[in-house]
Amino acid sequence: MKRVIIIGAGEGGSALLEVLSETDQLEVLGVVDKDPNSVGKLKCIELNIPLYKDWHTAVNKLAPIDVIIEVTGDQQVYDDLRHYLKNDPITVIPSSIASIMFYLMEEKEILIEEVKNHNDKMNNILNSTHDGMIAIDGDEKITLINKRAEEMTSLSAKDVIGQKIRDVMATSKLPRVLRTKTIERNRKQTLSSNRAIITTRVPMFSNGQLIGALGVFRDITEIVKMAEEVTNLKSIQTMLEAIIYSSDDAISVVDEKGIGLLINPAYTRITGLTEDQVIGKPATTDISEGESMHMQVLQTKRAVRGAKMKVGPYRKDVIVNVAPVIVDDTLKGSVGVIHDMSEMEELTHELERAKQIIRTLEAKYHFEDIIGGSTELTFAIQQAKVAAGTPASIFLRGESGTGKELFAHAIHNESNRKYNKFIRVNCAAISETLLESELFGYEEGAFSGAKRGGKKGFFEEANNGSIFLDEIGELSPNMQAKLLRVLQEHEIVRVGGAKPVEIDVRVIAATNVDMENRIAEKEFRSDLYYRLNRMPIYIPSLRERKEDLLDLSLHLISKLNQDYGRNVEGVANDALSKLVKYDWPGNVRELENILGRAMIHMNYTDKVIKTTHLPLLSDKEVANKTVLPQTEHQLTEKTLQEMMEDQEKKILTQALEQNKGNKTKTAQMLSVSVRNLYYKLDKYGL
Ligand SMILES: Nc1ncnc2c1ncn2[C@@H]1O[C@H](COP(=O)(O)OP(=O)(O)OP(=O)(O)O)[C@@H](O)[C@H]1O
Repeated sequence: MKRVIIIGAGEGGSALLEVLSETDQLEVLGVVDKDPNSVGKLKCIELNIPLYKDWHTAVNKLAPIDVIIEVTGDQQVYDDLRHYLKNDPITVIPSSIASIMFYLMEEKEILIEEVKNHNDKMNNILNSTHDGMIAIDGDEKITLINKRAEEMTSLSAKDVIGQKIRDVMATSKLPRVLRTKTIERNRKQTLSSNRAIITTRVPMFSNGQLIGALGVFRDITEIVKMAEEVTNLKSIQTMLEAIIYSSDDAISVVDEKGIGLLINPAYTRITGLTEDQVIGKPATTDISEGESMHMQVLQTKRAVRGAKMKVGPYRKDVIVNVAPVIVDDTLKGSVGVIHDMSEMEELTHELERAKQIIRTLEAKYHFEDIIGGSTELTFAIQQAKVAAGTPASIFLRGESGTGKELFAHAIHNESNRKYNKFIRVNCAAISETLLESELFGYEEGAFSGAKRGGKKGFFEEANNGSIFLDEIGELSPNMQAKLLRVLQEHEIVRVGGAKPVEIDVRVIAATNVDMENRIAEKEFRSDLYYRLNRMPIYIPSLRERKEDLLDLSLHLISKLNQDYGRNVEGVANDALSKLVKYDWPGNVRELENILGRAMIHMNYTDKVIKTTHLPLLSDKEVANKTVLPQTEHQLTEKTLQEMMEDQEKKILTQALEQNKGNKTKTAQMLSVSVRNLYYKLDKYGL
């Protein structure tokens, strides 16, 4: 008698126990099931067979054992048994009922007898198995077809029992087994309904006589499909993992209880917390200030967006978006995406700076930004509007600070070149060599020594747009010749290059010096002057249009309010009279400086600029004489530095007047560089 253990005391195990307990070929020593209240428990009690919770105990207690029949249907249990018992002479039979039958048939040829004796019970087993079974007798007539086989072949037992198998299943290989009398194991086959099956066919003997053949087959269509799905799932999983791991946003996932499951490298970078510190730990672990959004989401099952908090040991400012993970209506956990705010703030800051740079590069003013209704200014604006509509070069003339650059912007923006570049070049502020390469660009290798790649100049950059050449009176003779060529030929030659490059750029030139005088002194080419002066526009000085002072002041105050974060509303009447009396050698720029200074001196409660806020402006003479403190209040307010600056401004004003506004000469006279002179003029609003 073979000593047997059955593992699994469910329906299958229980039925098997009943059948086997009645044979005298096998002795069932015990049954194993991790669930002590399984279905087979009563059968075990009835047959007085012990029920064990794990098979290790059963094997140890019941040794020696010949056969273990595993009917849990759990592949893992079968694999474990095979693994642990590989050195023992114990036969392990996997869950399939069919396998048990093979074993019994092959070993003992007892099946048929048993089937005869226990027809009903055996039928129950045969019909409850997942495997399809068809048996034929020695005449190839069907003797058995179980429920599963009926389903798979769409044949009905009552129609086919007693029929020749080839008549109902033309492709059946069972007749071949009758002939060869050999077992065919695990043959792949396709049924007519496109089902993929695996079949094992065995010849059946009784008392050594061939009495028929049995085919047992399993539908593997679903397994194949599942295998495909698993493969798909695997690639999706790999893809998701790649996405999560490469994301720059920190990601953390917790389970339904709020226990950490997964984080990505960005999470560690932002919070400073590693996997060891987070995985398996409560969701609150990473929070240094604020509430856990994971916990909130798990409680409410609703997503949270844009919650601010501080995380990790560095108390990083972050914004989090958290969403629940719900699978088939069951909450499985939540996923959080954390954005580093400090990075965002840095980027916003950089963006602001970039925008500011762009603003200074583009032409920002339009004609509406030119304030003043005086006849002189209105005339200049009309001229400029007309000029804007033509392709001609424009020559803006007027004292420093009158608004020439403002006009140049407005002209560009009014013209059909407005969507292209506007480039401003101060011809006096850069050295001649630099100016040349800045204006015309250079070819690779044009500069000996350091290796530099070729570069476009401003003329090429401004192609189809406008170039504003400020302080054109300061151009060197060499540069004057080159500019004349650009205006005549509409082409430039890069420094170090030979090939001319065609360009289409409108030139808007400007100067505050007496050009005619410079021509007379042979400092400026008359041919260039005539080319530029085809469309001259004279911008009036502020002293010629004092009626614009109030409007201009109000405009400049609102601009300064924005710069200084103030809320000044206007100018008191007496202060305005003071402004009107003044001569304004530095024009609108000087007005802007004086108002800006007044606003700095004002208390936060002051809403209008009063005379006391304009200490440097008593009357026209004040600008040209040494400024002396007028009151005790002013005496304590003025520092030595400020008094020295007043003196410097006075000297600069006088020197400029003496040189009729010619900055090169003024710089020479005062023994300072032209660049330094520009810096100082700008500082004092001259
Ligand atoms: N009519 C005006 N309306 C509003 N603002 C003005 C006006 N005229 C000049 N401004 C302002 O005065 C300042 C000086 O103007 P701008 O730089 O255009 O003068 P400019 O004649 O080009 O001076 P420079 O000859 O020294 O280069 C700028 O801030 C400008 O916005």
